[in-house]
Amino acid sequence: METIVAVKDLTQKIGRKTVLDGLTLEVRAGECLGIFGMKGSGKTALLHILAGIDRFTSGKVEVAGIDIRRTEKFKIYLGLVTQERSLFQDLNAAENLDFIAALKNAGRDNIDRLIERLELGEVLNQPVGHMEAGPYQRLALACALLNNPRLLIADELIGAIDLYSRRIILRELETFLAGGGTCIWALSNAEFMRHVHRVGWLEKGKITFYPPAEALTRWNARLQSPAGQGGDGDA
Ligand SMILES: Nc1ncnc2c1ncn2[C@@H]1O[C@H](COP(=O)(O)OP(=O)(O)OP(=O)(O)O)[C@@H](O)[C@H]1O
Repeated sequence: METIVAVKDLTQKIGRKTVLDGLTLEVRAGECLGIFGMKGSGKTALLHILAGIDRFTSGKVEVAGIDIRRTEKFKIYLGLVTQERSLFQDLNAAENLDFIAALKNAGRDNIDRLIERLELGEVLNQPVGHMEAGPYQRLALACALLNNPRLLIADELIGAIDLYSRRIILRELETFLAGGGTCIWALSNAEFMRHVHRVGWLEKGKITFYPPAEALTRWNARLQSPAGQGGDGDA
């Protein structure tokens, strides 16, 4: 399978702190990589670099074979779901879809397909600022997929949302991956590790890869150790 993301020796310093310390990773077409780590471990920092939002201190990052420091053209292959609510809060759901579709050069058929698949028909007239978390996340994913991206970057895709929305989002993610899409998903809830193919565990600036079952076992063992923290699966 084609390599969609290739990161080599990536270092990110913010102020005096080394947030990412020489990360190397590859993600292939059809793969979903979960990025797991405690609060402040650098999940968002990594995702923002991959999405071309933040610059980085050193290293090399390629997305779809494009060196992201050379050109912004890789962004046409991206879909992004951010951790914070970053759709247009004063527009309703339909207006967000229409406007973002225009920016992404996506056609009406794509909008209609995503409304149907993410079951957004009943919330189209709702102002985004007043939407429940579940429908909001479904809308955010629909907007991210409007351009048929090759790489979906998602920060906390299904945390703290209703189970119905969670199921719809996971179903859509499965379809996306089965069609050759690639996903990098930042998780702070270990419970969601079972939905990814591989876990990249960020800690002290380094990344270690585990099969999901092993990452979960390690996390549970840590919770049970005297120095363990949390207790509900959240890092
Ligand atoms: N603008 C900034 N100025 C200073 N430090 C920052 C800034 N942005 C991020 N950091 C620091 O970088 C580190 C990584 O933050 P990041 O948000 O990537 O972590 P995270 O794993 O996504 O955390 P969370 O689970 O809380 O979202 C943290 O120690 C944070 O304090």
